[in-house]
Amino acid sequence: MPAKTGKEYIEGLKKANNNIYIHGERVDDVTEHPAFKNVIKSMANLYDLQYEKPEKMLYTSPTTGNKVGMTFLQPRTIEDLIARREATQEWAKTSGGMMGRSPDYLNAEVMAMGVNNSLFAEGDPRFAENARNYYEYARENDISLTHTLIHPQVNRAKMQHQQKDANVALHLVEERSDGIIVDGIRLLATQGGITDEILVFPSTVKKAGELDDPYSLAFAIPNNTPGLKFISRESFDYGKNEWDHPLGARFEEGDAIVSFENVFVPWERVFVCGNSSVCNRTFKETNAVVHMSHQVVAKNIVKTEFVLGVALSVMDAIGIDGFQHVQDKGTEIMLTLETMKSHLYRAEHNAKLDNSGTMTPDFAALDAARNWYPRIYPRLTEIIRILGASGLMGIPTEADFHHDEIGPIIHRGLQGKNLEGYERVQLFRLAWDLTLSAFGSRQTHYEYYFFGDPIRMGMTYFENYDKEPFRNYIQDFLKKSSSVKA
Ligand SMILES: Cc1cc2nc3c(=O)[nH]c(=O)nc-3n(C[C@H](O)[C@H](O)[C@H](O)COP(=O)(O)OP(=O)(O)OC[C@H]3O[C@@H](n4cnc5c(N)ncnc54)[C@H](O)[C@@H]3O)c2cc1C
Repeated sequence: MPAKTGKEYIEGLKKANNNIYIHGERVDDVTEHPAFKNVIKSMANLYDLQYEKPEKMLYTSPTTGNKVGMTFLQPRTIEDLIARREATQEWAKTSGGMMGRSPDYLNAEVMAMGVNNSLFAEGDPRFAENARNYYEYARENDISLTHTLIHPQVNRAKMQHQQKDANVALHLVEERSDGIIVDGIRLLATQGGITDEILVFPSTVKKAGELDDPYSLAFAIPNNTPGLKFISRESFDYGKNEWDHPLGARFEEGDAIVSFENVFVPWERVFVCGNSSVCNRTFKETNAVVHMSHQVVAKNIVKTEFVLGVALSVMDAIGIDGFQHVQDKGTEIMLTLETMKSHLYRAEHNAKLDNSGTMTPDFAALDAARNWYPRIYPRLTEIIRILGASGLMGIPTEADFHHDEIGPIIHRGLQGKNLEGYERVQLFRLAWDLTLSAFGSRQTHYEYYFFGDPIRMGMTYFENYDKEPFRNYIQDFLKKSSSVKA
């Protein structure tokens, strides 16, 4: 099957009738439900874009000859890497990078694990084959994916097997001749239920020991598998129009708790079964972390461009762009953008072929970027808040502007340097939705925790960094200093 259209994506969701719960109810038709229908439309637009820009968004499948999604491409050259990244950025531009789980993120994971599958054979030779087949299946059917990595937040001071109720977290119940039975809870599936399938994988950051083998699983199943439930948090799409909520009314992806009640997973969909050692090495040894980071850095460049555009527009709107500290804050965003672009350039231009013949970006550059962006993104949104000040609260709705009595008052009263009130408030509502609304606050939280807990990621980064050359440099420098004794 060639790449999906938006219509096919929506029809697929209708037919699947995934088990989704929100606001105390089971969702009948997710594509019509107010909490999901707008983001589903935005996802559909992404799929349609594949056909609006086929030269950028599609390529010829090596197995079927069909036109499939570029974001599934196994890159073999630097040009391939760049082409795949440009497709990511094309998608990201449609939302200003606000759709963190556009399909390209997990397409990169599935591709990397599919082509670098030998690690999975340590558990069972079939598992390596499964990973390869799953990549082809996902690519040829343009499967949309959600994923879940994290055990429930019960007691983080203990391992899973030490928890007071050790069966809360997703665990292996039984191995059968045809597959496995799993049961328990996983967190936190962004776009849970509004995609075709779910990937269950281990966390990169939270390593497990052998006693946690029953929790060490990796598999992929359709989201309508019996026993699978998505329990979504309350929606931040309040059903307002796009003028009032320019981001929340379009790109609210939702986050869901995933419940598995004695769910059957056929063997052909299992990649890791009760093996903490393989789980701990999965992202690194398959290079999935590298290809996913490449997608993330590319997406975050677009996101930073969007933030910069909003900041500059706010400055212009209220005539603050001449003030020194305001310019300096603009510079902070510009430096972030340029630094991210440099990381990306280095990652792509220092890329090398791995053992599977996949052109693999330079991870040192991407690792620095993925550790740094979660720390800097909260500052970027803080800058918008500082610049916008009361303007981020003086934001009547579009309906207020159309009111006979108050419309003319606010149109005049809320004018900007060169903007009428209506235009200025539209801009400031965007700045508010980017930073302060429930949607905007979640974006900041999302970026902070994107790849895991930044504190523990930072500790790992420090541990793995090759520090010796720098210590030696200083030792040599000190040795060469002249002594007063001499
Ligand atoms: C908006 C949003 C969307 C998300 N979407 C997804 C998704 O689609 N799929 C998915 O799988 N996950 C998703 N996540 C989960 C994300 O991967 C985790 O939030 C992240 O890995 C951190 O884990 P945690 O939330 O369990 O935090 P915890 O590990 O519970 O940490 C909580 C706090 O305790 C501290 N802490 C805990 N343990 C230790 C320790 N051992 N040493 C030192 N400090 C510690 C942490 O530093 C942190 O401050 C999402 C999270 C958010 C916020």
